[in-house]
Amino acid sequence: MKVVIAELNWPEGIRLLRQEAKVVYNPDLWKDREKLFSEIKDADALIVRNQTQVDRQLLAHASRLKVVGRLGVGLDNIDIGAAKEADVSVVYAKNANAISVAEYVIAGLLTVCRPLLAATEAVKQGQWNRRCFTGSEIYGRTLGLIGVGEIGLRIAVRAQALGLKVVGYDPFVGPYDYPYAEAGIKKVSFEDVLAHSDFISIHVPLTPQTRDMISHAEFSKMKPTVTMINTSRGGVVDEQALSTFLNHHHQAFGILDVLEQEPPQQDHPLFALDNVILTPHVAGLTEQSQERTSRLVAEEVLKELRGQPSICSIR
Ligand SMILES: NC(=O)c1ccc[n+]([C@@H]2O[C@H](COP(=O)([O-])OP(=O)(O)OC[C@H]3O[C@@H](n4cnc5c(N)ncnc54)[C@H](O)[C@@H]3O)[C@@H](O)[C@H]2O)c1
Ligand SMILES: O=C(O)[C@H](O)CS(=O)(=O)O
Repeated sequence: MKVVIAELNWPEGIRLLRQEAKVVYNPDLWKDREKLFSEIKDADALIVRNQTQVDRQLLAHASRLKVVGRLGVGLDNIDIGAAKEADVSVVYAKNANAISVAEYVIAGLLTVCRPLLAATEAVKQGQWNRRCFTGSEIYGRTLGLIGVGEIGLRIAVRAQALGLKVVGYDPFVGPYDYPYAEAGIKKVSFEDVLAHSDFISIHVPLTPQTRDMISHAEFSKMKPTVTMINTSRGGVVDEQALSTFLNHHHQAFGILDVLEQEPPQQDHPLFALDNVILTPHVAGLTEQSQERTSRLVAEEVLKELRGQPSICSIR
């Protein structure tokens, strides 16, 4: 059996795969489509992260392929319909990085309310300005979740421990499903999340329905002091509309882990703003989540290759 890994992976999964298959691991392979096509022509499995476009063209070059392993959760780089037609199953790392994203979101909220690093810089520069660094509590304020799946649920549990009220909008989760009934998230409308939240955190997949879900009209309904966190996908938030909103509302804040174009151009309008935090798509990236992801995807890909049922397979 041959397994091709075309993007960054952690050692544990590679070790497991090597026990049963010939493994080609090249974390930069996704950058060279022709080389990738040549490598997968006799592959039984292909393992990718979020850069490799698994589309009809790619699948046409992989006649032996049985399974695509996705080292993460978002499936927007994989044409699931084309994979089904080609009889290729897709396994992904369901829930493997949800805790890491949840911790990132909590860290983001606390960073905006208590800017410790900026205060440290000021102290090192000889300032001792206690008034300038008077923070605000997150206790008692409202966190609105858009998308209440694996990540949203884990954020809610942590946020409530810190005294936040949590409201959520997700039309695909019923009012008696776990997130609302037992995790204490109040189910509200999309409009209510926008209008009443002090913090808004977005956790939907990128689909034709969620593209530009947050644009000028949605920003106009938010509080002028809102902090909006996007760790989902760049295309879900209209970045031009966000830049305009942040430019006009200096007490609002944007925390963005994902952008439409990654990496962005240096002249991106968000770069000129002070009320923004930008990170390079690392919300889900911790040593723990990646070891978990690497192991889970390797185990599930091997199950698919052996003809055993996988716990996180789409076919
Ligand atoms: N930045 C990162 O490192 C990172 C890490 C993990 C996941 N992600 C992104 O976050 C997304 C969510 O991850 P997850 O593990 O919570 O996935 P999930 O599938 O468990 O949850 C997604 C939720 O979004 C809901 N949803 C779908 N369409 C919606 C819509 N139009 N309106 C409201 N809700 C909608 C679904 O019902 C589901 O409950 C992923 O698809 C991925 O793109 C990013
Ligand atoms: O979708 C995810 O799981 C994340 O965005 C992280 S990664 O897998 O795309 O790197």
